[in-house]
Amino acid sequence: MHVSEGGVDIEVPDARDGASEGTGDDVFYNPTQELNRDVTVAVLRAFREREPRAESYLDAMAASGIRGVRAAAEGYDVTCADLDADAVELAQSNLDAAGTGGEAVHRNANALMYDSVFDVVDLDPFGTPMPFADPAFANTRDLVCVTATDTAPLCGAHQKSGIRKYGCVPQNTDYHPEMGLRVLVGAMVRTAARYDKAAVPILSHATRHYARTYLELDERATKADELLESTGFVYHCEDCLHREAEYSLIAHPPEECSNCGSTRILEAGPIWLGPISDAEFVESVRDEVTDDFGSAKRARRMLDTLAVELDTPTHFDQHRLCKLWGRSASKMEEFLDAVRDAGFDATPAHYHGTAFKTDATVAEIREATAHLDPEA
Ligand SMILES: C[S@@+](CC[C@H](N)C(=O)[O-])C[C@H]1O[C@@H](n2cnc3c(N)ncnc32)[C@H](O)[C@@H]1O
Ligand SMILES: [Zn+2]
Repeated sequence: MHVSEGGVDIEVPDARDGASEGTGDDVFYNPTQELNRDVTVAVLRAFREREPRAESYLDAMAASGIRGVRAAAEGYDVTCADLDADAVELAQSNLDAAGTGGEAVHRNANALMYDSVFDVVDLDPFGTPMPFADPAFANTRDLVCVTATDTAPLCGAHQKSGIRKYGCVPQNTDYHPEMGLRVLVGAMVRTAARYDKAAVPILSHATRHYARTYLELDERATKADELLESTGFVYHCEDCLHREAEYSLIAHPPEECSNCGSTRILEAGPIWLGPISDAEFVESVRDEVTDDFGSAKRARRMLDTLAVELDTPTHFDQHRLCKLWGRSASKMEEFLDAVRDAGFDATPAHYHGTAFKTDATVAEIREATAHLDPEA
């Protein structure tokens, strides 16, 4: 089947839904990941302005090579790798047909990453990227891009698997996409720290079935130490949804909720508690989204939200709060204005339509918005 994405034409096997990911014998292609790939291209454009020496790009799990071909069309010196010989053949013929240069190699991504140094490495595996994180951080020079599609382990729905994979305790809360993203970024930051490197998340998003983060590398061990200070724990009250973050490598969980006195407190961590994105970089990425992207509208909307999103843990869900308080929900802008009128910061959050961030506590949000449903 012929596919055109972001001005690039490639051949892929017949499209199938993301739900069948990892099954079947065909080389993998998932049309629902177009937003992910479009944002990647915008990041690659913006990143070159930030780090002009970045030239080589490894599409470490290439499948059809769609990422690699798109990166090559941007002028990157591309290597596509895959374990599957059919994928390598397809990726090479797609690179050749595009006339962009670039090579597809039949290699295990881990062996290749230990063998060779790339400026930018893109990890886009089935499920968790953890088996590929060590060589990526040991050897990449500038930027590691990571997709994780194992959202159930990441967000604590499959907690034991999350603990095994990510070396922390994820908890299933009403902010599960953010839990997943912060578990992922925390694990990446700790992995890079093992190589005395700081992996700074400069853009991260959680979108339906995956989490995606772009980590800029800094080879100063002191910077890696600094980043570890932005990891820690979230204590979440299951009864009133109050939550607190503790920036520490050692947990000191409260015995009871400081808002409602409940002892039903979930402890998550250590997870990433620092900024998930660099707002200035997000804006520069947003400016690189072009109309030939199939997801242009969605990508711009998401990046606009991300650029101004209060970047602190963790977001609230207006509908969940209103349900808990026996109130009817309001329009998001009206709700956020009420929180702001009470003197707090409040912004939408990119996770979903009723997600928001604020520096108000759950009790302060409740009081600030009580007048919106006087019947309740
Ligand atoms: C999710 S698909 C990649 C999708 C592709 N990047 C895209 O954007 O359409 C994962 C690919 O990783 C390949 N793979 C799995 N283990 C690998 C390994 N150790 N080294 C290289 N490729 C691997 C699989 O054969 C599969 O083609
Ligand atoms: Zn409580």
